[in-house]
Parts: sequence; structure tokens; C-alpha cells
Amino acid sequence: MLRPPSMSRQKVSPSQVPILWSQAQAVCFDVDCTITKQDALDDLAEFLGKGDAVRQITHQAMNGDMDLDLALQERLKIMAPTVDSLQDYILSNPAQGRLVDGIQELVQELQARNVPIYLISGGFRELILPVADLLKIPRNHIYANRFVYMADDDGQIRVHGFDPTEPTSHEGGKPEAIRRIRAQKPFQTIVMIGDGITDLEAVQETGGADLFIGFGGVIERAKVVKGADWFVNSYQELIDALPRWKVAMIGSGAFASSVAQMITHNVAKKATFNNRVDMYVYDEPFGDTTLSNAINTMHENPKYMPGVKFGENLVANPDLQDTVKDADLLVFCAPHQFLKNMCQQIQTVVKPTAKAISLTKGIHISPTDGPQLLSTMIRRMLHIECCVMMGANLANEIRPGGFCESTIGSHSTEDGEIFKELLETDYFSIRIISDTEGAELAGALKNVVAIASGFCDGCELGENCKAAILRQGLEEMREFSKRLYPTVRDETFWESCGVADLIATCYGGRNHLVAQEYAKRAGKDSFEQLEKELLNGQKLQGVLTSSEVQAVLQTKGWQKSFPLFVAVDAIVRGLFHPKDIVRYRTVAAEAELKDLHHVNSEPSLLEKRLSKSMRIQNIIHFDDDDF
Ligand SMILES: NC(=O)c1ccc[n+]([C@@H]2O[C@H](COP(=O)([O-])OP(=O)(O)OC[C@H]3O[C@@H](n4cnc5c(N)ncnc54)[C@H](O)[C@@H]3O)[C@@H](O)[C@H]2O)c1
Ligand SMILES: O=P(O)(O)OC[C@H](O)CO
Repeated sequence: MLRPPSMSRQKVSPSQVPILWSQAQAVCFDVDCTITKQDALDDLAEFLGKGDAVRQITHQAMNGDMDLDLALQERLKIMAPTVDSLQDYILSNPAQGRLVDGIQELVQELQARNVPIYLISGGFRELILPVADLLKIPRNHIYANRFVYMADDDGQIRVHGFDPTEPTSHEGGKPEAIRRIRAQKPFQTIVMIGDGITDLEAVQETGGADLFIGFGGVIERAKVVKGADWFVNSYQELIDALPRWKVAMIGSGAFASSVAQMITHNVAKKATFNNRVDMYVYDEPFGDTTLSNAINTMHENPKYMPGVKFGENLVANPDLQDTVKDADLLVFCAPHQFLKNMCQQIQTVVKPTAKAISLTKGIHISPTDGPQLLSTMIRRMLHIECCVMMGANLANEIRPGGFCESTIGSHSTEDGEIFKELLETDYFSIRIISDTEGAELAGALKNVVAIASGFCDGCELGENCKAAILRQGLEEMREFSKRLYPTVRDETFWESCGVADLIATCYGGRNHLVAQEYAKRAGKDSFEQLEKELLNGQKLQGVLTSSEVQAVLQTKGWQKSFPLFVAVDAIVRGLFHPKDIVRYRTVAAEAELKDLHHVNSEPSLLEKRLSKSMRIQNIIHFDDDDF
């Protein structure tokens, strides 16, 4: 008996086992009798007519009763396969037929959660490759032995031994392989799954695995049963214990409802998600009941998106804290003026491990920190990661049979993939980019250009003029974003979140619609009145965003570089007629003068948004990480 007694290790406490399993950042599998039904060397020996002798040695080694390298040498000596016989064996034993029941499903479930999988085997690489390929496990995730070949006197090329530099050719090879994996990627939690004593060893050494799951579906070894943190005979047990993302939608307006409709159907189909979706509803009376009650009875949002059916797995909840408290994935889709207050309400109940995505378009102006991206505000207030989804996605056009594209901006590819899995459908196609800031700013700023386009159409200035406004708008969106964040990429503006959203919103959006009516009525009715009259409770984002953009321009002294943005704001404030959008460059210059001489007028929207102290002390400051 060559191995040190394995029982000295303190086992993981039973309450910690499911937690570690659900938080596994990488899972390592033994191969023989764990992923495949046989020990490949035993099977090869059988194929070569040397089964009995080899099986006996394997059994001794797997039970920890024989030195590993000696066992390997002995078995190879007995078999001495030629290259041709190895090929014959591999071809006559396709990987599919060698797999243990349930392993393919477990591997797929882990892959769907972006958990990297490694194979760590005392077996041989040549015999493992077809299995790895079938399971879509990258070949550089395999730690296994390699045959060494030599030509015999009779001209046959035969296996002569093995490469002693591979970690699993020696005692303690499996923990060594895990140490090598950690050296490449600093995973916090690594799980090892296997049937043998050498697999159990992988958890017993410093730098080894954090949890050992013994697998007895092929062979049950008493020492492994005793030493394992968790012993299972079926992979279904592990699949059932995997976490399922629980989703909360924060918002219940038109777009929130269209998106919730897609989410409810996606989670019902995909095992990575909990089937129930909670939706926060800012409640209001609806007929003789409340909107949240109506949603729960009708399985649609009869006020903001009538006729679009949610799955029955959506639960509308007027209690914001209750909606988010168990959620792993938070989808923020409320008008941006309400977002800060919502974040304040849920600060103490959001799971620290939750992840967020913001679909909200706008910028937040913090009285202390100045302007912030909404994703930054969510990140800072809730201490969780937040990515964004922006795109040409008019809510009332999102439906089966239609088609649209959207852009997820995410610093983490993994988070981007999780949200893509949640949100993508065959009629809602998503691309992930890393330029989160560019995507978010494009989504917010296009609403300002949409107002300009509404002025064009309301004053019948023609398509040439509107195209010129859109071109200038796109240019200012790009320039503004890049000045705030030098990392913003030009290419982002060619994505759905850029030019496509600009076009959709300037032709079919609510900002365009209301600005057009404002122009038709020559500015006699305020945007606030028109919003009430035309949108049935839906909220405009462009007017607020316009004033928020002005706050940035004025503080930075950038007005001259953004004449369209300045002109839109001046028209919205009633300083010019909407038809003046056609001469936005001169309007921008005149607006500056008008503002200077307008000392006794009503405070502008911009002034209202800036706190008194900020104006007096002129202390709006922009730290690098505010943007
Ligand atoms: N509608 C679209 O086509 C669309 C598309 C893409 C992105 N977006 C963005 O998504 C965000 C949400 O838009 P939407 O269309 O889902 O909403 P909406 O404008 O249709 O509805 C307004 C929502 O605000 C809620 N509300 C009203 N007062 C509130 C308060 N005091 N506190 C909290 N909530 C309150 C209402 O109940 C309603 O759910 C916006 O930023 C918008 O720009 C909208
Ligand atoms: O209807 P709007 O103007 O709020 O724009 C809707 C969306 O942002 C379009 O993607």
C-alpha cells in the first residue's frame, strides 16, 4: 500500500456541499468508469485478448493498492499494442457507445452555465480524444497520459511506454493537474468527480479540488464511498442540484412587457432557469381591480401591452423588495427617472451574487457625483455586476413572426452569454459586445435625436432634412460617448444599439411621435401635456435625457461641439420654434446668448435638474469612474 491514508482530510460539511457544487467555477472529471463505461486500458486489453491479466492490475491501482506508474508499465508491457491495433480498437469502439448514462446531459448543463470542464485521467490521450470531441470539451482541457511508440525489429510500430512528464503518470498526478489548471485560471471553486482513489486524492492536497464527488454508477469502491464529500450513483442527482437562475423583471411598461413575454417562454424551455418569473408592477387602478391583479388573471399587461400573452409562469408583484429578494438575474426596464429610487428600495434585499442587466435608456445625474451611466449607478448602489441591452426594439413590434436585433454590452462575456440565453428568441436576435459604455450611451442619446426628427416631421421639413439631422445626431452621439469614455469604439455605432436604434426610434418611436405633435402644435402644448395625452401612461425619455446631456455639455464647456444637442434642448425649453431645428448650428450659438440674457425667466429644465448648491458652487465634477 503506497498511498498515505486518505482519511486524514477534513471532509466538506454536508451543508456546504450543495453550495460548492452550485458555485463550481470549473468541474474536472476522471474519464474511465466516470465518463465512459469501461476502463479503456482494460477494454483495449480485452480487444487484444489480454483482458484478465490487465484488469487485475487496474483494479489494484484504482483501489490504491498498487503504485500507479508501476501499474501503467505492467499493463503496457502485457498489451504492447501496435499502432494499427490501437486504430482498430478506436474505430470499433465509437465514443457514443462508451458514455455513461446521463453524462452528456450533465456536461451540457454545465456548459450552458459556462462552467469549464476538464478531463483528468490516468488513461491515454489517444483513447480519450474521441470522447472529449463528442462532449465538446476542448482538447487543451485534457490532462492524460501519452503513449510513447518505438519501431520493433520486425518493422511494427508499437507502444513502448508512456511519457513520464504528464502529471497523471505518477502518484499525486490528479491534484498536480488541478494545480496546473489553477495556475492558468484562478478558479475559486473546483470540483473533481471520479470513481477511483486517485480521483479522491485530487481533493486532499493543497491546490487541489475544493469538493470531491464520488461516482458509483459504474463501479462502487468502498474507500471512495467513505472518502467522498458526496457520493452519487446517477448523474441526474447532480443535474437536479445545479442552480437555476431565478429572474425578476423590474418594470412593467410597454417594453418591459414585450421583453417579459419572451423571457417567460424562454425560461419555460431552458433548464438553466427557474420557471417562475416575477415582475415588479408599479401598481395603479385598472377597471375595478389593480393592474397587478389584472396581469395575474389575464396573463398579459392590458394597459401597456394589451394582447401580448405572457407565459402563466409570470407573477406580477406590486412589492418591489419581494419581487427581487430571491432573484439571481435582475432585468431593469423602468423609465430612468425612477431607477435610483428603485435601487434605494432594494439595496438591502438583493442577493450579493445576483447579476443585472439594464434595458433602460437614459443618464442619471447624481447630486453628488454628477452624471452616471445607469449601469454604473446600479453597480454602485447594489454592489452587483450590471450589463446593458440596447437596440432597435420598438416594443409594439416585438412578436413572433417579426424580426429585430439587439446588442448586449457586457464587460463579462459570461454574463453577456447568460442574458443572451435569457432574452434571445428566433425573432429577437442578440449580439454581445464588450463596449458596454458605448452601447448604453448610444441607447440614451438616440432619444435626443428622435426629438429632433419629430420636429422635422411635425414641421414637414422633408426627408433630406431629416436624413441630415440623423447624420449629425449619429455623429454627436458617437463624439459625446467617446469624449466621456475614450474606450468607446466607433464600431459600436454600427450595431443595433447604434445606427439601427436611431433609425427605428426616429421613424416609429414615442419620442419622435410626441415631438412631432409638439411641432405640429407649434410648441403651444408642453411635452408633459402631450405625453399624458398621447402615451397612456408610457414615459418619454428623450426630454429628460436632453437636459441631462446639457448638464454634461455645460460643465465640460463642450456646447460648441454638439450644436444639434444644444438646439434640441433650446427648442424643448421653448426658446425657439421647432422648425428652427433646420438651422440647428445657428440656434445653438443663439441659445447660448439667450441663456446668458434670460436671467429673469423661469428656471430651465436643466437648472431644475441641477441642485442649487451645484449651480452656485459650480462643483459638478466628473471623476473618471463616473463615466
Ligand atoms: N417602449 C419601447 O419601445 C422601448 C424599447 C427599448 C427600450 N425602452 C426603454 O425601456 C425603459 C422602460 O420603458 P417601457 O416602455 O417599458 O415603459 P413605459 O414608458 O411604457 O411605461 C412607464 C412605466 O413606468 C411606470 N411608472 C410610472 N410611475 C412610476 C413611478 N413613480 N415609479 C416606478 N414606475 C413608475 C408605469 O407603471 C409603467 O410601467 C425606458 O427607459 C425606455 O426608453 C423602451
Ligand atoms: O419609443 P421610444 O422613442 O421610447 O424608443 C423606443 C426604443 O428605445 C426603440 O429601440
